[in-house]
Order: sequence, then structure tokens, then C-alpha cells
Amino acid sequence: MPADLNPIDKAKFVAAKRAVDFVQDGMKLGLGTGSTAAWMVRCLAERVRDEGLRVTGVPTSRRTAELATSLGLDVRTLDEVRWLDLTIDGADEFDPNLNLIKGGGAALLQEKIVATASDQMIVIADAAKEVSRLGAFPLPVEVIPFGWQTTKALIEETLVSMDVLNREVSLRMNGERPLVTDEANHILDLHLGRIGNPRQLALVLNQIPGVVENGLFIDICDIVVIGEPDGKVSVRDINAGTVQDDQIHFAPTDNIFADPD
Ligand SMILES: O=C[C@H](O)[C@H](O)[C@H](O)COP(=O)(O)O
Repeated sequence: MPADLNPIDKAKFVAAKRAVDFVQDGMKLGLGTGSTAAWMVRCLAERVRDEGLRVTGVPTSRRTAELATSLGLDVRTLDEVRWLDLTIDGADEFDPNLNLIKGGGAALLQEKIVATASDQMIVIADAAKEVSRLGAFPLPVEVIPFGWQTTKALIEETLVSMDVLNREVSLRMNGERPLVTDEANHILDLHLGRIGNPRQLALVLNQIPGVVENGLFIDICDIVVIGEPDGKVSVRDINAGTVQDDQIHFAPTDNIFADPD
């Protein structure tokens, strides 16, 4: 693995490296967003170059599209490809049922559409992302800019009606201005501490006018590949209920890995 990485990046790298083993020739792939997904795009580009693997990639953000294009991957839109074999993406948290919080990088909307259009979703994560209950990471909710303060108030009222104790809601900023997503929306972060019923919350949030999508991914992820800084990798498969442990020893020799996201 790249020698000068910090421990968290080493863990992300080995998870990404292992997940790319699941890719087969001819697959149509969803390409996730974030620092872990950026490692996956690089590992994929390496297999394409070294093994002649043929894959088509649908990126979940402008950032990922730029990276994948710069590495020579065949990049298409979801409308060109329609249905995908596999999506590999990062996550902010995952629980024992492999339910997720995503959207720390503000890409949750495209990520959820792409993952839902895929036969299989593999999440890649460092071990620190594993939680017994979702919610320590603030839950991102994408809202349209029009009337966002009203939408925020409606979300707060909804949280009260659901007896949620911690319910601070903040508008995500980019410097002095509200952050604008790739779909020209804003993000509200819900600081909940602990989510009692993620499935119910995901459904209720999406009923509120102005909410486009929330960052809870329920029953979407099939496999989580968990990396650790020493190269240990665990593969948790929700269907097989198994955990396989592996160790990755890998020394990339070229500039595919030169400039991590
Ligand atoms: O919106 C961003 C995504 O959901 C990311 O996949 C998530 O935030 C994890 O990112 P990272 O791999 O950088 O921790």
C-alpha cells in the first residue's frame, strides 16, 4: 500500500482494494463519492489498465466523474446505462443490519439513486464507521432551496412528534454560504445522537414537502468491506451472514495512487 498514508487512509485503501476484487469483466458499475470511494476508483483504474478489465462506470458526483475520467475509465450517465450490476461506495456509518448513514460529502441523492439501480451494493469503510445504532453522525437531508427554513421547521416538528430527544437541525455551509449540492439543493444536518427506528424515520422525512432525499440507506447495502490500518480486511455479507477475514499486502508502483482525494 502507499507507504506515506495515515492510518485511516491505509484502512480505506485496503477496503477499496478488496472490494474491487468483486468486479468482473463487462460489469456496469456505480462509482461512489468520498475519500474511500476515490481509492476504489483508483484501484479499479489499475485493474482496467493492468488486466484489460472492461467496465462502464456511472459516477455519483461531479468529483467522482472528474477523477474517473482523468484515470481513463469509461464514464457514462445513469440514463445511458439504466441498470447496474454493482455499486461500490463509502459510508459515514453502518449498523449490524448494514443500514447506512451517507451524505457526509453531500452526494447522497445521486448515491441513493445509483445504488438503488444496482443489483448489488458494496460499502467500503474503515472500522471506525461501524456503530451499534445509527445516529452519532449527523443525518444529512437534501432539501430544495425554496423555503428551506420552512422545511427545516417542518422537520423539527416531525422530530418532536416522533419523541426524538436530540433534534438540532443545522444548514450545512460552504464557507459563508449555504452548501449547494450537485443537484443545486441544500443539506440540512440532523444531530440526533441515536436513531431509534431508522426505517420509520427515512419514510417520514421523505413525506415532508421540500425534502428531496435523506441519507438513511435502509436494506440497500448487501456487503460491507471493512479495512484496518494494518491491512486486515473483513467482508460482511448480509445475505450469507458470514465474515471472511483477509490481509492485503500491496505495493502500488505508479501514479494512479499519487493524489488521493
Ligand atoms: O456524500 C458522500 C458520501 O455519502 C460518502 O460516501 C460518505 O460521506 C463517506 O465518505 P468518506 O469515504 O470520505 O468517509
